[in-house]
Amino acid sequence: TRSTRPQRLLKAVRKHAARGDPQSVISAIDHFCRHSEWAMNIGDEKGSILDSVVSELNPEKVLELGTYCGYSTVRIARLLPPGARLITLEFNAGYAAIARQVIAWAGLEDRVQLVEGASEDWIPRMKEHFGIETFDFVFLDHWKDRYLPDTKLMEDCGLLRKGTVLLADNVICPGVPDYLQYVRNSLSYKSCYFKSHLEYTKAEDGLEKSVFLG
Ligand SMILES: O=C(NC/C=C/[C@H]1O[C@@H](n2ccc(=O)cc2)[C@H](O)[C@@H]1O)c1cc([N+](=O)[O-])cc(O)c1O
Ligand SMILES: [Mg+2]
Repeated sequence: TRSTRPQRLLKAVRKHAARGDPQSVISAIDHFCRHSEWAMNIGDEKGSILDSVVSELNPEKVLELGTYCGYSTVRIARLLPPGARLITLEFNAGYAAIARQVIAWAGLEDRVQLVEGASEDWIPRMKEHFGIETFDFVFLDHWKDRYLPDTKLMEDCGLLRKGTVLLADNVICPGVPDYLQYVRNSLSYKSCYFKSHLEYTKAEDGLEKSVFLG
């Protein structure tokens, strides 16, 4: 049977990227998505904004919602100090299997914990299962109708602290209107928009950075 797009993406990583070299993994995926097959990775343009937010914050505890093939997982983990930890939640077993191999090819498996399952099931278990008190940084890039409920769930579970940064992908395309309205109007967040483009296209998209005020 025909391979899947994530399987073909992994094949391109193995062919063109050097083991243990995260930047070459990132470049190989971007090249594959520009010249072979579009895929819903954050991409190089929005990825540079993600890099700058992570570098400025220097987070110890990171949560990523939506691993997909592990592109943004690699982008974030490559910038973390060795003691830091990134937990990434992936619902689709096929995607998770590919992502594990992409993360391993980049040599970042020591800083990354990929957990298979639904965010709504795992967010309430972060404290007792992973010994996490609060997260310093959360990257939202999963199902767009889950951004808002999962943000409220993280608040309710006490996983956000004064200064925790949420960064949300796709706030224009495909769009997350309910989430945007919430973080931009809630007195518990200071929010700002980073205008960019939908990965590998000329369409507008952007990232919303929201700091939890406690
Ligand atoms: O739809 C988009 N993303 C949905 C991503 C969903 C990912 O999150 C996982 N998940 C993990 C945990 C869960 O609880 C639920 C899902 C899913 O298994 C999938 O791997 C999207 C679409 C476009 N687009 O141009 O159409 C562009 C983008 O950048 C996008 O991110
Ligand atoms: Mg996205």
